[in-house]
Order: sequence, then C-alpha cells, then structure tokens
Amino acid sequence: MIDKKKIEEAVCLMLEGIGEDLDREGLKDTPKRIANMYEEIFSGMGQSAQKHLSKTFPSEGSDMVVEKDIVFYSMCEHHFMPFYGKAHIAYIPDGQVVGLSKLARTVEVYAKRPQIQEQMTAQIADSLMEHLKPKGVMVMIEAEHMCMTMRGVKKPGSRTVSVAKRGEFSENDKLETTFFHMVGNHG
Ligand SMILES: Nc1nc2c(ncn2[C@@H]2O[C@H](COP(=O)(O)OP(=O)(O)OP(=O)(O)O)[C@@H](O)[C@H]2O)c(=O)[nH]1
Ligand SMILES: [Zn+2]
Repeated sequence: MIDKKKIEEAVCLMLEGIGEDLDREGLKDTPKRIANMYEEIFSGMGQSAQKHLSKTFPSEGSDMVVEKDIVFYSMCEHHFMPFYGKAHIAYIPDGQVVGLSKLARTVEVYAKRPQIQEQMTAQIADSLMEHLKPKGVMVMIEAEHMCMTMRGVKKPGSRTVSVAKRGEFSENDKLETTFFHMVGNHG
C-alpha cells in the first residue's frame, strides 16, 4: 500500500535538498501532486497478474497468439526516471486462451513499479507460464531509457531490446523466427 504522507515528506526534503523555497507559490501543492502521481505510476506494487490471467476460455483455434505493440511506461529503479516503449507477447495455447486485454493488463502490473527492463521481461513471461499454463511464451520489450538520454551517457534514440523465452520457444528456433516475423522488423 502506497504511503502518500511519507512520499510528501520525502518530496519536501528533496526540494530543500536542491535549494528550493518550499513556500514558493508554484511548489505549494507539488508534494501532494507527486504523491498522487506515484500512487498511479506505482500501482503495480504488490499486485500479481494472476487475477487477470485466471479467467481463461477453451480454444483449439490457434497455434500461436501474438499481441504486439503494447505501449507501456515504467520507472528505472536505478535513477527513478522513466523508461518506455513497446512490449510484444506471444504464447502457444495448451487448449486455453486468455482475453486479449489481459496480456496488456499483465504488462501494466509489472511496468507500474520500480523496474529494470530485463526483470520486467522475465516477470511477464513467468507469470504467463504460471497462470495461463501455455506450451510456450515469448516476450520482447523495446524501450528508451530517459536515464540514458537526458542525463549520464546522453544517447537519445538508443533503444534497449530484451527477450524472454519459455517452454517450446526455448526448444524450437523456428517459433522464435515466426515470432520475429509476426512482430515486424525490429532489427
Ligand atoms: N541492465 C539494465 N541496466 C539499466 C536499466 N536501467 C538503467 N540501467 C543502467 O543502470 C546502470 C547504473 O549504473 P551506475 O554506475 O550504478 O550509475 P550511474 O553512475 O548513474 O551510471 P551512468 O548512467 O552510466 O551515469 C547504468 O548503466 C544504467 O544505464 C535496465 O533496465 N537494465
Ligand atoms: Zn536508470
């Protein structure tokens, strides 16, 4: 559960730390605004994707389901700056499919918390394997990290691509090739 009072106190300390005047008109509501914002952008804290992935439907219709270009925003846990981009998810059903929106909801659960990209990629793949129990899962995330663009090494436009493969995707390279074809040219 997010402690908004604590966040407000911390924001006051940070503003003091950078030499700001806490009584300045423009900053009056800033601690409260940031606490409200953190409640929203860290709403995945303590959540599991289980509640989204437990409602399944029987289906023998498809060898592979791909949901691509799922836009997400997350926060780099090292610098507390945004990283954002697209997630692509594929799974091979084992007689059961899940509502399409639930794949995007799963991405949200793991994006809305302090994160690193590789861990988010693995968590999405693992939660699908655990709760949907498909024959295989593949997740690819491509993102731009603001900690690499507006500060530090300052390389705007550079993108980080991460992949997690589980089940049949780990055993069969052809499935991986099909996934890349379906997702499009991301080379
Ligand atoms: N693997 C990985 N690294 C990340 C991610 N987000 C940020 N980083 C990196 O985390 C590293 C933290 O490095 P440190 O040397 O501890 O911190 P720093 O001095 O601020 O590093 P610079 O960004 O190089 O200035 C940096 O190299 C970031 O690019 C991520 O999602 N995955
Ligand atoms: Zn960072």
